[in-house]
Amino acid sequence: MMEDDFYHPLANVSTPSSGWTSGAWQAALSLHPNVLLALFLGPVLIVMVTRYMTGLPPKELSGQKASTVWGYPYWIPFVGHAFSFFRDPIKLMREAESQSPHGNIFSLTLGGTTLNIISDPDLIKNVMVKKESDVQFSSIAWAIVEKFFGIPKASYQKYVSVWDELNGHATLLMREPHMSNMLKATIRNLERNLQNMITFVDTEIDLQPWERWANASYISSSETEINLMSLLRDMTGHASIPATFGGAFMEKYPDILHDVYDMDNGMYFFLMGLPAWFPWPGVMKAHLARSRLWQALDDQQRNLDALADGKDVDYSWGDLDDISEMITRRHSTFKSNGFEIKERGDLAVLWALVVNAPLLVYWQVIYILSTPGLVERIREEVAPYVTVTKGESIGKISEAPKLAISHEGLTKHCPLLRSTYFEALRLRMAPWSMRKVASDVVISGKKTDNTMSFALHKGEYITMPHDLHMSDPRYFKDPEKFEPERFITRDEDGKVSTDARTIRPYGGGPSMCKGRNFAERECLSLVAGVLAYWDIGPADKKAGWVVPPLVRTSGMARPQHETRVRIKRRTFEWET
Ligand code: HEM
Repeated sequence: MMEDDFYHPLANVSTPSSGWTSGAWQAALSLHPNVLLALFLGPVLIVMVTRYMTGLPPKELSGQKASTVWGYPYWIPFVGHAFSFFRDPIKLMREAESQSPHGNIFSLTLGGTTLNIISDPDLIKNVMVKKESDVQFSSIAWAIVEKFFGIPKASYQKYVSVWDELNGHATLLMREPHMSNMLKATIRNLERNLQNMITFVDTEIDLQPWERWANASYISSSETEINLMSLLRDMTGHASIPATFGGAFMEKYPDILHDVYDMDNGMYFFLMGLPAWFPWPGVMKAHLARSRLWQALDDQQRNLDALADGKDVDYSWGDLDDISEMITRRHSTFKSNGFEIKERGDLAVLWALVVNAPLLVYWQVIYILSTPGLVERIREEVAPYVTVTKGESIGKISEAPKLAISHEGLTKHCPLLRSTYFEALRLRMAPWSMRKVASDVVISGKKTDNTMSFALHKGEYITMPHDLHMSDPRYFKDPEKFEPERFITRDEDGKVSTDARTIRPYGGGPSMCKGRNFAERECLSLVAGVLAYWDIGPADKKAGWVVPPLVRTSGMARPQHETRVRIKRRTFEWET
């Protein structure tokens, strides 16, 4: 009988021969044809059944008045969409979205985990206001803190006990007078550094550190050729790091910025848990950079401890009295709650400060410069808030012209500049917000004319790739195009202002970027200051301006290549 054949013991069919492989082949060949068919067809059937089952239309759950999220069909059980997701997540999501009966909500399966992908602004809003007990962020945040920043696993309980207190310190970035104090120090550094951005010297030793990193080449005493991305990225960090961590920090550790970049380049290696010795390019470099960052921050924490205990502080740290309120308060929390030096997590603040804003400045500047006529319009708009005045002269020696920036004026009265900031964020920022579904929950949002609700289940994840929405042609016409006035609005009286519409470059909910107001003012000041003070042209005049394609990251995209430029100081009215 057929059923008996299925249970035919192999030992009775053949005797073992010389090698195990030939034995296996003999055993296989001597099987009943139906068994063979089942063995070969089994995987095919599983794949077909998986595709069929996962392609069934979503259920409308009558009791809950909520639909099941439509799952994008897949072929291989458990593995699901893992391969295509890791190859090109946005391509996969676009495909799924185009087939989803509910548009911008659908689910993917990755290694047995369900990922509900949501890019509908209304549904996202609803997820963001859910309680932590329904949709959880803390477990994801801790995984990042531990894996990426390298906080010891054993410190988890200590962090749980001060999580809210530390978050409270981060909100100082949004509160007065703290935000203004930090901005004041940042803008002061910017004004000073921007005046001295280019030294026009041909001796490498006399170059500013940012010029050296940006590969400056001397052309003449009034012109320099240099890498624009590298230059602007460092200019931002040289203003904000001393304003946050105190002036001595960067003097003692001048390469700190580049250590943050190198560590950030290895983000996925850290999240995958690859050790430093793992034989893959960039892994060791990222680990070394992170350990240098820890050394620098540990050194500062040790000296802050000494200061608090009335002990001697290493003289090279100075008085440590220019450190921002946020870092001082974080230090007090760490110290008073018994955190050892190796457990303190200021690396997260340093990283957040450096990783997005400086690259955004580059993107905004390159978009402005490469759009005909735009730089002139922006210079005119910012002129009342970025002033350049003649420097002091003694005999034949003159100081550089003095730059003064009002971040208040730029934010409130320069809609074109601000609109280009939002547009650069829309095009180049790719933040994903993640949540874990902690208990069965229903999310709702307005879809066309009616409200739709979806049931999400405990143990699933919610991923909100905000770049998917920010590049959706249904919301943003010609989404690939840089449109300087996209975010400008005019009211009935003709008053012009800006509206960020539905973009979410800063994430959302309780974990939304706490540095967003600070970042906007810092970036607008830098962009306006650079454009008001310097003339920048492409080094290759024939090729003209080229906006580089992007390298996708977890946040702000990096350019695929540098932008080589020629820079001169602008000629001011008293010089003509
Ligand atoms: C253009 C510049 C910036 C962008 C686009 C940006 C974007 C983001 C994003 C997407 C998040 C994660 C939000 C989420 O999980 O939903 C975040 C978190 C954060 N950012 Fe920013 N950021 C910028 C600049 C800054 C700056 C200059 C600081 C200053 C230190 C800062 C401080 C923070 C902090 C403290 C958090 C963690 C918030 C929390 O988990 O409570 N950011 N940022």
